[in-house]
Amino acid sequence: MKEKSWVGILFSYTKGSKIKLSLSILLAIISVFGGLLPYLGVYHIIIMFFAGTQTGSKILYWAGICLGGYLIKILFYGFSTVLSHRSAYKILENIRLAIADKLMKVPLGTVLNESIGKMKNVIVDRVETIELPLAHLIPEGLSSLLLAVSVLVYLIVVDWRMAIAGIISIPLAAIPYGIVMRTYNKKYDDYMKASNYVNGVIVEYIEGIEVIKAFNHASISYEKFQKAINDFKDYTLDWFQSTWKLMNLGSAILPSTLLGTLPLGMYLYINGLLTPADLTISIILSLGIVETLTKFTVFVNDLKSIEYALRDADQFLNLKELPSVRQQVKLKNYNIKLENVSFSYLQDENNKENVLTNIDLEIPEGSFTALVGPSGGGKSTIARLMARFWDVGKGAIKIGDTDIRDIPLTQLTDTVSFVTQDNFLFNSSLLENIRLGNSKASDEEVKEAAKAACCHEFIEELDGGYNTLAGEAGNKLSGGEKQRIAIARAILKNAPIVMLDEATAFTDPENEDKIQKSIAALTKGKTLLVIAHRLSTIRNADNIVVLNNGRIEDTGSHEKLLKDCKLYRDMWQAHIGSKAWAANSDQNIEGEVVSNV
Ligand SMILES: Nc1ncnc2c1ncn2[C@@H]1O[C@H](COP(=O)(O)OP(=O)(O)OP(=O)(O)O)[C@@H](O)[C@H]1O
Repeated sequence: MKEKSWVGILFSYTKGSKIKLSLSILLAIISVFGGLLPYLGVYHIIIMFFAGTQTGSKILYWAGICLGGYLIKILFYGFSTVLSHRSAYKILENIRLAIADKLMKVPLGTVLNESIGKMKNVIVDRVETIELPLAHLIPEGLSSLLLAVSVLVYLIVVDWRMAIAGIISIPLAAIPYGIVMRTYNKKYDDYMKASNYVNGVIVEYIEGIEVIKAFNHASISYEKFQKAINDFKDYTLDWFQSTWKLMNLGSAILPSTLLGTLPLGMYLYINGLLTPADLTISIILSLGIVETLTKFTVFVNDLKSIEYALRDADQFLNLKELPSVRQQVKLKNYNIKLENVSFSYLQDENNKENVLTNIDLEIPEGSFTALVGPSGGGKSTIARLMARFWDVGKGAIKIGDTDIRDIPLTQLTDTVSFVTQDNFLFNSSLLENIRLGNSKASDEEVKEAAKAACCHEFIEELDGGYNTLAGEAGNKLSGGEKQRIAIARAILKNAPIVMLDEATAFTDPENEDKIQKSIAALTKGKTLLVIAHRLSTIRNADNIVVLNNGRIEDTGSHEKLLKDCKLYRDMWQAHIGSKAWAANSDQNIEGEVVSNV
């Protein structure tokens, strides 16, 4: 497929800023023409002096033109800059929103496979690098280029020979610049890779700091961190050292326009081929060309950084979306059916290992189904497929006889609540964190949900109560309390289907009791699927599904499975054993038996 040009990518995100952007360009052009007026004024004043026709009023008139032109240049340039900054920020906003929107539409696996460092680097830092160069490129870059061309045309009109002499330094300067530019793309590419790598290492270092400290790996991790930063510094310095001589040579040659215009101008003047007025204005104009062109060379680097930022952003913007329909569907009921479902996380046709194979399962509306089985058997994968974090590889998942691929993603999200073990809290108040379940809920409704999820008491005990920021509260909340907040969110959402990845970590009896109460409040009258890690919590399930190696080994009630399914029986024995062990430990410690098997 033909690669999209970066200018094309840029313009596809100008929605809402097209008028401002066009106006900014128009104002920049007017500013350029304003900038030409002083040259015209000076030209006429010189001619008048040489011809001896100067009068006070004529001089004042042309001086007024010079001043007016200069004011136009400054004012219109200012307006153009304001508009170009606004347009640039709007473009940034559009790109960031488009990436965020895209991340919601691609399979979760695609997002999880990207490093957080890279995503943060692209969405925050790389996109930000577009703003300043873009905002300045429009008025400054455009006007520099236009002014140089206009002055050249003007100079050709005055004397074409002087025009050639005036730009002779450009091809000469192009030689050293050209040598640098030959390797520029490759160097810039390597520079960006090194920059992305450093970003990734920094984010990894900060994210993993808890593990680094816990395992006393501070020095090893710090060395990796330090090495990445040093390598990046060395690379940047090497690149600078390999180019600065040629770049400086180019920068020295480019403005040396007098080397051409002065001897030629003198020669033409002495031979009567150029008037003194034309000689003077030609020299002024030729200095004007190189000055503006020198300004433009600064933008070459800026253009490159815009190009790379857009290409990076475009990688995310081109991620393949989960196909989705828009039209809401009327679901007959909330029965869930998995029909011959197979799935692999690997998309490579030649390297596909099924995580789920030929799964047939029915979960009637209002029933309580539990998924149990050895670790890695595919329990969480089934739940993720039902929430459509990924699409099934083969077969279909249906809700109320409708394939979930034919239900709009937003409707599916409203229909299914998925409470995972990873209870992410946003750094807003706890009130707002719970309100995520239903943005329209009143404060009272949020508190009711919190009460039902057994969170109300501990939230009230926090200094800021419900207004405590989750970031501040985060350190004070236990894992079980965080899970109850997530359950409160789901209670507020009130979706007819609830999937719950039961927490393994928070097994102290008091917490377990509260979590069970909150789950009971969440799941009343709902179609419930629990990924169970502790069999005691699901022995009353209507149907228990034993998953092993991605296949259904058996299904049925607790009693039936104890009788018919060896794997389940073994798991139950192991579970009772561990409970007895825990009870004995408690007995040893506290002198009483705690048994809630
Ligand atoms: N994002 C992923 N990419 C690739 N493979 C994955 C991914 N998530 C899970 N797997 C693999 O899929 C298989 C099933 O994982 P899954 O999490 O569904 O099992 P599980 O029964 O829920 O396990 P556990 O009880 O330990 O949570 C495992 O072999 C796991 O390594």
